[in-house]
Amino acid sequence: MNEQVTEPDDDSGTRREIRVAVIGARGRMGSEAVRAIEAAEGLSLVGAYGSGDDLGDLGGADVAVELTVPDASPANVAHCVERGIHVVVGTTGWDDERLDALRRQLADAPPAGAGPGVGVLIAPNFAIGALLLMSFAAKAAPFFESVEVIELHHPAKVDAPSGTAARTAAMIGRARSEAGCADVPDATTHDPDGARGAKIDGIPVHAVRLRGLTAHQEVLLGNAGEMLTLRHDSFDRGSFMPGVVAAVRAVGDHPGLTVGLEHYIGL
Ligand SMILES: NC(=O)C1=CN([C@@H]2O[C@H](COP(=O)(O)OP(=O)(O)OC[C@H]3O[C@@H](n4cnc5c(N)ncnc54)[C@H](OP(=O)(O)O)[C@@H]3O)[C@@H](O)[C@H]2O)C=CC1
Ligand SMILES: O=C(O)C1=N[C@H](C(=O)O)C[C@H](O)C1
Repeated sequence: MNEQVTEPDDDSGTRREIRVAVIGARGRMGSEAVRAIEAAEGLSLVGAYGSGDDLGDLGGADVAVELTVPDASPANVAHCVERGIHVVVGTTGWDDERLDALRRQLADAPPAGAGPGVGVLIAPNFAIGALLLMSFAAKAAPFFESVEVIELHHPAKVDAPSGTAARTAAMIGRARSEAGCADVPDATTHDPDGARGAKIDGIPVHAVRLRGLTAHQEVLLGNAGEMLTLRHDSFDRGSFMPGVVAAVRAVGDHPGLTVGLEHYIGL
């Protein structure tokens, strides 16, 4: 995750700093990202934007880090892509429809500078432990009859279920379908209040909002007579920053759309 990739500046082999702008810079994640980028070798912060700000050319940024709200994120990303600026997106709410629209835009986008094309990373979670949890869950899921996802977050979070939980359930659902697994067993016929949670690709997903929490997730896997629990805890938003910095360094080398930071780090 700490591999440094800076962009060649000229034929002499000199490497120049990657210019980075943060969109959503006054938020919980954005303010942490500003500090991480300022502290990172090879990166320089050239812009910090909040709601109501004109993004313009993002201060001449090579890469924008987008950490806002689901309703604002697609337009911010489209603005960057139009200008040939690579984007690292941590904001959640990117459903299939939004991803398809972005894919179409990227296919039509002109190459950024002399590079191969604009790169966009949609990263539902930047924490290495969360990426490993998702991977372990997908690997384990075909070996169990029952699988449920529980995400637990601070009560200021506006979206539910979390982007991480939605992606975890999708990865589990795909792994189970490829392995030919049956649906998870569930005799419920009466659930007027939705107590069995959301169903994402057939996997129940439950959301808890609790004062004192930051970002946490459990995957429960059950067979007759046994249970496997996978759990990840982000106690602090600092846990996301090595992933943000690694993504900023790598996004220019990954033209087109990538969903999931795991694809940049060989997971
Ligand atoms: N991928 C990951 O690992 C992680 C992702 N997240 C996700 O990141 C996103 C942000 O989370 P968090 O920082 O907690 O949220 P906050 O509510 O703290 O911050 C959101 C920020 O977005 C800004 N904003 C809203 N609309 C716009 C707009 N149109 N243009 C520019 N800025 C805008 C707000 O600006 P202002 O203050 O100026 O009004 C606010 O500061 C969420 O989707 C969350 O799920 C969170 C943690 C980790
Ligand atoms: O809003 C948050 O806090 C988080 N959002 C992301 C998500 O929805 O998955 C990542 C992490 O869970 C923290």
